[in-house]
Amino acid sequence: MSDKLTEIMAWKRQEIAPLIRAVSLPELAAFNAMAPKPPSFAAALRRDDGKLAVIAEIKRRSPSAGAIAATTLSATDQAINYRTAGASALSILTDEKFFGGTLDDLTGVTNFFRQDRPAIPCIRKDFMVHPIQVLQAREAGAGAILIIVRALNDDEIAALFAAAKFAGLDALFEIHNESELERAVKHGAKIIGVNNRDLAIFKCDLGLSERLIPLFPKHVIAVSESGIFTGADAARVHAAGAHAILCGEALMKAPDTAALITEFQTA
Ligand SMILES: O=P(O)(O)OC[C@@H](O)[C@@H](O)c1c[nH]c2ccccc12
Repeated sequence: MSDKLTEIMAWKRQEIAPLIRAVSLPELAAFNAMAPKPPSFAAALRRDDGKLAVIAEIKRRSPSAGAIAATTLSATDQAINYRTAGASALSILTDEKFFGGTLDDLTGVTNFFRQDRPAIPCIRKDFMVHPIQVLQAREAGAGAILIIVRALNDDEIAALFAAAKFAGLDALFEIHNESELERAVKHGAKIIGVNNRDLAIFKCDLGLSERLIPLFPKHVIAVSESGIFTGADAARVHAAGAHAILCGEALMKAPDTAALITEFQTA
């Protein structure tokens, strides 16, 4: 199949099929009321000092980059490294087949930081299709989920976003063109990320953030995702209006994580 996103989504629907059951909004609200409250993902992305917030991603491999880190890498060790280095939030890939992550990675990280104040918010990075995955994310201690607009129809988006709200989670709407931006805004998205990487063909272009972020409604938190490697890259998307960047590969491979995060924040 030539379109990688279509291939991944087909697999994801198959992977979660055995888990699917009706998940009602009251069930999610009840779980939210009794579970420990995750730190706010949205709040972490808007810095008072106007600097870029860095969402640091834990990603062992990807279809576009191949192997990025050892399969044995401890997600919790990497999360500690990111946090010490000044990351505002974490993105934890929980897709195993294509990205080498697990839900246990997320649970391990959030459990570790629960002992520690202030905690750092985590987004469950996966291909969400059904509210059961939202419940899993909340159980694993996430503060947010990802909604890839391109991969979902409007009913699926509405169901996922409602599930997230009732579960006490924020949602990052991922877009890569004007019509997806319009759809995200119609759904009432409060956090929108431009994926600079075209998930169908894996080409990266920071020009996409420069084109789309200036079109965001003013109240929306703007994130620029993927393909950010240097302070100069971060400066481009910051100038376009990004509040935050989502960075994986460069941070996973950085010999000095703190130096690179500082470079991003001061860009
Ligand atoms: O490693 P990069 O180029 O810094 O990219 C991070 C992140 O944006 C990317 O991993 C990503 C963006 N959207 C996704 C959706 C699913 C899986 C992964 C992603």
